Amino acid sequence: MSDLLEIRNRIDAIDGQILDLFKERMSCAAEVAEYKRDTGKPVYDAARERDNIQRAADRAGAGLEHYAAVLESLLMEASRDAQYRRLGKSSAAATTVAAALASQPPYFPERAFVACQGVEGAYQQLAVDRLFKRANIAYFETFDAVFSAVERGIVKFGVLPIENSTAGSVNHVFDLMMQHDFHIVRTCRLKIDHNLLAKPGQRKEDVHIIYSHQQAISQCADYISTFPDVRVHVTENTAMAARMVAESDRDDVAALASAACADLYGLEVLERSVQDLQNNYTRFACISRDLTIYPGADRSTLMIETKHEPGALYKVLARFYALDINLVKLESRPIPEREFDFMFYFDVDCPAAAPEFQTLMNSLSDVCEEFRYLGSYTEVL
Ligand SMILES: C=C(O[C@@H]1C=C(C(=O)O)C=C[C@H]1O)C(=O)O
Repeated sequence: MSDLLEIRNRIDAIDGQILDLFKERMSCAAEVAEYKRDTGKPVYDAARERDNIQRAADRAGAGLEHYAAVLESLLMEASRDAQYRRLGKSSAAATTVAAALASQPPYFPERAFVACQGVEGAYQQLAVDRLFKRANIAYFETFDAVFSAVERGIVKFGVLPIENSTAGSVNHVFDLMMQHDFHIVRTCRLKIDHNLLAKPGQRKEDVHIIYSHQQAISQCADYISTFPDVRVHVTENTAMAARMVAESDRDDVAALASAACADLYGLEVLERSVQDLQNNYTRFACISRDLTIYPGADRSTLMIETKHEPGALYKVLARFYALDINLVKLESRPIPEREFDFMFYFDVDCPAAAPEFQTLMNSLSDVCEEFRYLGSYTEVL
């Protein structure tokens, strides 16, 4: 058996040779970049890359072809990245981001006209109060109507829930994102405490119907299962549930909603903080029609459609990895009327003004079918 140290010495020598060749390859890429600058040829050449991968796999032979193909892709990824940097080429998305950064307002507005779904006392309203010092709120019945009000310029901002730490993403909102034109300008995280609310004098033992929004019902599933005989009614939002209880002439109904709703609708809190996990947070997005990047924006959201083939998502993730950009959320939603094609939503942790973000914006289109930049923002905790 060979001595481990001796084998490792051989590996080190091979790595040295590979690195010298890598540097040589990269300087060829720099020459290619200059040729492309003169001729206006695009950096990415899909046919050439396909041939290179095929050749590498064939040459590596049985058992190694997959590794060789991945290695060749990584080499070309690095070479493309260096070419983009050298040429300082700006894609439409990178130009949009640069223009938004150049016309950055000094601060996020304190007052605004804001759309949200539901009625007074809904968690969205609490989120609006967290995001703005003084907001005039226009309530709409559906999330779709909030998107439309922003898109049509009826209001400057809209506030929508996007994910909960217990129940997961608000799928309906993610699905609507595909249908509307908007930008995310800020997000906030709110601790959510659900309470069992009923009319004054009502006893918990007599409750047979519980009204609430689907998300609150999911977040209180264990609690609801402790009621021996109860029916659950889904409502548009938690504040509507509280209002239905207040307006009901039955004496066996209760709602799961915020404590603020108890005061608003003249109800009593029968039990406080009944969510299954005490650490229950919801993230809300503040959207606007125009792209504005406010100071301090260090997160961005991208909508990406990949090819329906092996490794498609991997190639996108490799871009983030190559640029040392951390992902804070990845969500996938089926694209309507397409069989098993998915839209991916990425939240990345990277200042909008950082050079690596510019490089990302310049090179993403090489690795996906389509992408849409939804904005860069700060998350308010
Ligand atoms: C270097 C080139 O640019 C890109 C990178 C490639 C590579 O590193 O081999 C191949 C094709 C292009 O997408 C080239 O066009 O040859």
